[in-house]
Amino acid sequence: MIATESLSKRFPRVTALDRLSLDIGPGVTGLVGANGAGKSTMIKILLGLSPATEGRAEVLGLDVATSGGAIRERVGYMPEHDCLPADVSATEFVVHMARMSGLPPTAARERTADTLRHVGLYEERYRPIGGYSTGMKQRVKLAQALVHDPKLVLLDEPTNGLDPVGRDEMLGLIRRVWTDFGISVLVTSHLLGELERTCDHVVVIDGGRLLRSSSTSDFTQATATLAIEVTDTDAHPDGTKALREALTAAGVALHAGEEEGLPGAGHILLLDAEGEETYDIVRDTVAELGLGLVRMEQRRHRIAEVFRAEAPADAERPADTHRPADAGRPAQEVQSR
Ligand SMILES: Nc1ncnc2c1ncn2[C@@H]1O[C@H](COP(=O)(O)OP(=O)(O)OP(=O)(O)O)[C@@H](O)[C@H]1O
Repeated sequence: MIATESLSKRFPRVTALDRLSLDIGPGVTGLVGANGAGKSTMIKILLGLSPATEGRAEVLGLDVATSGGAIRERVGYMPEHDCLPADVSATEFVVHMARMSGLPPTAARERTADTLRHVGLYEERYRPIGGYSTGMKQRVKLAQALVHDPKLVLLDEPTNGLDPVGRDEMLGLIRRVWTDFGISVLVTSHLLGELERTCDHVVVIDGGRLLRSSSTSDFTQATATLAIEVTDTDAHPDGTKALREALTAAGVALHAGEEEGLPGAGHILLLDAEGEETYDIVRDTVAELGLGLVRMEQRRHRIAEVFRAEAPADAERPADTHRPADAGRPAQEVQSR
C-alpha cells in the first residue's frame, strides 16, 4: 500500500523526516509518535502535497513525486485540524467533496447518504456543521475521506479532542472501515495505547526517525505471566495471602509484589505459568480454599511498555502506570519532546 525509501524532509530549522524506510501492507496501520515527530509531514508527502527533500515514496504503486493527482483520486484524507465550513450541512459538504472527487451528482448523493449513515450521522446531517460537537465534526471529516470509495485512507489524529467514549467510538469506526469495506487505513496518533486494539501493524517514529515497525501482536505478545485475583471469605479474611501461601507450598513461583486490584477489591497475584498444569494448580487451590476466583488472565505486554523498553536511553519515555484500576481512563500519552 505504502513504501518509502530513505525518505527525508528538511525544513530550514528542523529535520521533520530522517531517512525513513517503510513498507506498509493492507489493513489498519498506526503511525505513532509524539507531537512534532513528523506524522503530518509524512502524510502530506504521501498525498503528493509536499515534496520530499530526499528519498522516494510510493502509494498504491504510484510515485508521490510524479503522480500526486492520481494518488489523491484513489486515497482519502482526513486532516488533523478543523477545516469544515460552519454554515453548510454535513450532507451538502460531503456531496460537494464527492463531486470534487469526480462522482456524478446522483452517485455523489447516494454515496454521501450511505457514508454519513456508516459514520453514525443521521437526522443531524441536515443541520449546519457549525452547531456540531467535536465528535460529530470528526465523523464528517471521516465521511468526506471515505465518500469516493478510496482504496486507502490517511487519517491524521482522528481521535483528537474526543473524550474516552468518543475516542472508542471513532476507533471502532476506523476498524470497520477495513473490516466492512476493505479500505486500508493509515492512522496517526500520539497515544500509544489506543492503537493496540485498532491496528494490525504499528509504526513508531520519533524525531522523524523510525523506531520500530511491526505487527501489533509482535508488540503485545502474550507473556507467560498469569494475574490472579480472588475474593476474601469468612474463613480467609485475606484471601490473597491465603492463596499466596497455598500456591507457594504447592511449588508455584510467585512474583514478589502484588498489584492493586479494582477499588474495593483484593490484590492481584502475579506468577509465571509453566504450561497448562499451572492453571490447574491455581484452580484447584482456589477451590480447596473456598475462595471466589475473580480473574485468572494471561498478561500481555502493552505497546507502551515495549516502546519504553526499546527507547534509546537518552529519550524520556512515558511511565506506563496501567493497572486494572486505570481501565477506561484515556490511554497513556507519548510525551512531547
Ligand atoms: N512547513 C513547515 N515549516 C517548517 N517546519 C515545519 C513545517 N511543517 C512541519 N514542520 C516541523 O516539522 C516537525 C514535524 O512536524 P509534523 O507536523 O509532521 O509533526 P507531527 O508528528 O504531525 O505532530 P503534530 O501532531 O503536532 O502535528 C516539527 O518540528 C514541525 O515544527
